[in-house]
Amino acid sequence: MLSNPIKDNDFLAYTLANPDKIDGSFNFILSNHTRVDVLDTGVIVFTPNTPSTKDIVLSSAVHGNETAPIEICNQLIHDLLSEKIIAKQRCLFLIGNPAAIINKTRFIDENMNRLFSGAHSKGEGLRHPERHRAKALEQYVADFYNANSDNQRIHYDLHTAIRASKHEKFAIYPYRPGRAFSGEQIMFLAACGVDTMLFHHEPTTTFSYYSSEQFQADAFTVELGKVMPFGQNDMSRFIQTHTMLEKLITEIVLEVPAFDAARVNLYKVSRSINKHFDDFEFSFAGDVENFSAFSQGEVLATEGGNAITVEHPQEAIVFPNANVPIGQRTVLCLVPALSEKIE
Ligand SMILES: O=C(O)CCC(=O)N[C@@H](CCC(=O)O)C(=O)O
Ligand SMILES: [Zn+2]
Repeated sequence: MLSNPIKDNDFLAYTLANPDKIDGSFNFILSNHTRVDVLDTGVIVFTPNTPSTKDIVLSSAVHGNETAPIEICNQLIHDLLSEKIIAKQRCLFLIGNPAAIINKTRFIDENMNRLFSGAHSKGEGLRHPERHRAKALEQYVADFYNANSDNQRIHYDLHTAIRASKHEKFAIYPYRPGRAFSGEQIMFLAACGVDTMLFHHEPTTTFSYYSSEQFQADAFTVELGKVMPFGQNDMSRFIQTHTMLEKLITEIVLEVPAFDAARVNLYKVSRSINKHFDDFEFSFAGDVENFSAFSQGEVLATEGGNAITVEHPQEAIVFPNANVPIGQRTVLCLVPALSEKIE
């Protein structure tokens, strides 16, 4: 058993110094209370030596340029390694795409958040590092959850959005047919400052859908604000999120208020508009904020000589991005969620 070799307890620096792989996995013990396993570059597990009730996955940098979640997770890891805080719950931190962090880009070859649930091996297969990494991340999550079947499984895949949003912090609740949405989770996220929820309407190849569907985890893609380079995040905007994640990790019983629909904004995805032609173009200005609403009949986009119009009395848009490969999502359209089953 090694002593802790992570200099200054800075796991991000350690990861970025070894972006492709580390020289073998290793583990060490923190003062007889926590076992630490470093399994791969950007992959670290904290296991308390007392019984836990939750298995928590916190992933960041599935998109390499989304830096605020990386800073939040690295601070939590630092505080755990330096024993400023002590984990009471099992937790797995994943820094998704170290090479893209170094490159300061969303991805190198392919958007990793379209490669989960086996998509990494479809089509041309495992043809570049992001596909291998998505497959490996799936396995780390599977091993982590399968090691302990009784605990509540939680996965927050932390992101920031490309553009500004009318609701600064929001989460995507993956499609989960036959399973009620969790009011407790919605209120926990609200306590994190994530006061807006989007209920997805179909299976996807995102990381959060993978954990939700394969392991029945309470899994979410969580958008914490607008993307900024390292050094330009106003960390005061993440205090609530950081505080609640720390409580989640360090407390055995975490009280959250009872579900109250009046305290959150609830939307459901009415449709995902995918790209079919190279000339796909939005009709609204490039700086339109997420959650901007359009009225029935208004033209949202054109492609291949066709206009794509608003189908409901109003639809709000989120994540508009025409610069995606054919077949991928260009935008999600949203309507108010009025009748979702929340328990
Ligand atoms: O701001 C944008 O256009 C994209 C932000 C982002 O990375 N969002 C995730 C959402 C994943 C989901 O739908 O659960 C993504 O596009 O991968
Ligand atoms: Zn992202």
